[in-house]
Amino acid sequence: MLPRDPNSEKIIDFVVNKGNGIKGLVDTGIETVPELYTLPPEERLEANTISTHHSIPVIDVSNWDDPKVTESICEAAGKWGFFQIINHGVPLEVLESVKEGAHRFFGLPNEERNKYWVGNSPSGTVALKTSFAPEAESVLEWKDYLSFRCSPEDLESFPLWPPVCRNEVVKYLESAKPVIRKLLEILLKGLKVKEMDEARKHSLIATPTINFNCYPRCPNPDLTAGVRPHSDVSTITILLQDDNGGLYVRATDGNSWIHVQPVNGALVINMGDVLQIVSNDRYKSVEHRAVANGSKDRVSVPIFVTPRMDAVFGPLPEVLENGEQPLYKEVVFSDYFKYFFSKKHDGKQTLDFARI
Ligand SMILES: O=C(O)CCC(=O)C(=O)O
Ligand SMILES: [Fe+2]
Repeated sequence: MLPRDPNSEKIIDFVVNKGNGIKGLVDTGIETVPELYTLPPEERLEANTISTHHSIPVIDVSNWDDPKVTESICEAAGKWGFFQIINHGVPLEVLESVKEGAHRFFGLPNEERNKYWVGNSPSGTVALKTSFAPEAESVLEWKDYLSFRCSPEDLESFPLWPPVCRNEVVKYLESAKPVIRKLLEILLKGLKVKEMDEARKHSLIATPTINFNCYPRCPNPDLTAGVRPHSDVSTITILLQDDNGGLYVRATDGNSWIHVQPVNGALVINMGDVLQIVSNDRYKSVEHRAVANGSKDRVSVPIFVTPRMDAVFGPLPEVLENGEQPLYKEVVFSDYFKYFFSKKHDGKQTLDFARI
């Protein structure tokens, strides 16, 4: 643990060690941002770095197989690393219910939420945590999250998941699965990967994890990080955000940030590090960050689609067929994942773990 002043130590004890989370701290009625959550000025999101003339594409996928649709998806994946999809087939009521489920969970009394705190939780497949890597961060992120591991064998522990939201999670997972498969299929086709057997394809998306992110109302969001700039370690991430906004994506100029405007019924899709690696940089896993809201709790529900922990991945042989040099070595996903969580969010630096 990093050395901290006595007040920060007290907050760490309440928020992290006692498992009340930042939500528990906000519910005590704090009216200023504690030092433990105050970013140094150079890490804050400055208004003059927010791009006003770019937005990430919104793609209507009502006809997935239309070549214009598949082209737009692959182009956005290579240029922005992010896009939104509408008319994707996940019913609006499923999206609304899962967000309501997240609000219901975080609206529970502290002692009820605490039953799922990492270490207390009745199952290893569900865990409530705070910030990102509190032991490695001198300033914490203004966020708690409840994480559900959702591979088929994990669903056996469904009876141990929080009753206020477990049905909603499973329903959302089931409705999102065809979207995940379709996206991967299109993205692999865009790499001109022929003849990839189902088992290899499936291995890239074998383990979905659904998170309920909660960014409680913050007295001064400009001083804090909801989530610091980072890229995801997933193959792809499917993110449902609410209508508060607050998600920013690094623009292609590398300096400014693009706000991802909430679109009713849309899902935000982003490429993760695994896809950047297997595509040998054709697709970009782009940095993004999130900011809390000054008046309301913000929730978002990402599905991180990842390989299995024991899977080995590297640039696909099909991508290197024409003599292209691999930019990354092969790594075991569990090693990559452990490295990601061993440090604070630090932009795209996790990729260096695999870079040649
Ligand atoms: O809450 C958001 O909009 C983004 C969250 C995110 O980037 C993450 O959980 O990895
Ligand atoms: Fe992320």
